[in-house]
Amino acid sequence: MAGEAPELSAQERAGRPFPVSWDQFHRDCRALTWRLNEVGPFHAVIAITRGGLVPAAIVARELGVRVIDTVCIASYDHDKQGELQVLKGISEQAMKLGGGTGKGLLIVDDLVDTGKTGKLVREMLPDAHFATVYAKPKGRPLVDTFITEVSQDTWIFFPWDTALSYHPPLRDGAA
Ligand SMILES: O=P(O)(O)OC[C@H]1O[C@H](OP(=O)(O)OP(=O)(O)O)[C@H](O)[C@@H]1O
Ligand code: HPA
Ligand SMILES: [Mg+2]
Repeated sequence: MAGEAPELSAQERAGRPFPVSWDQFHRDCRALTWRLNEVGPFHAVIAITRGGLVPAAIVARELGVRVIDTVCIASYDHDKQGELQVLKGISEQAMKLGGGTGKGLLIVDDLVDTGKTGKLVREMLPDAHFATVYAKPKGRPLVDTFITEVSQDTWIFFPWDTALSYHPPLRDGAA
């Protein structure tokens, strides 16, 4: 689109890897909950799947919220973003709890990157509170509460997408 910064290539994005362990992710979700505790109470948590499912479970447990709904959106094929597809919308029951506009609902996702996914969900629930664990600068204005900001050219590797593997010693040319 005219005037917009060009999309970063997969190579450029992978240039700054930010691996997150399960321990770190759990700690960051708990830190997020501390902040959200000041904002709530919330009637329900809306997880943006799939990445939002893990933080939503941890946050809902800490906040004592037992109603959890999903909005299922797909856009990335690994690190390339395509058209956003809404595979499942918000349930009628959750919509009712949020008075039709999302008031008192908490949307949770693992991160905002370009902000396209977050923008789409915000349009569905304009009065909901939107929380993510991580935020990149382009998506940050869309989020109400987050924990860690990383640069736009960082690629976050989540523990559910990665596995431990051998890393060669530095003297053998490892970065
Ligand atoms: O701010 P954006 O540029 O829109 O990107 C952020 C979204 O991308 C990832 O989801 P993805 O579409 O990869 O699906 P997944 O959660 O099933 O992995 C991530 O979990 C966010 O939902
Ligand atoms: O940095 C990222 N990591 C994992 N998934 C993502 N989806 C958009 N950006 C990212
Ligand atoms: Mg996602």
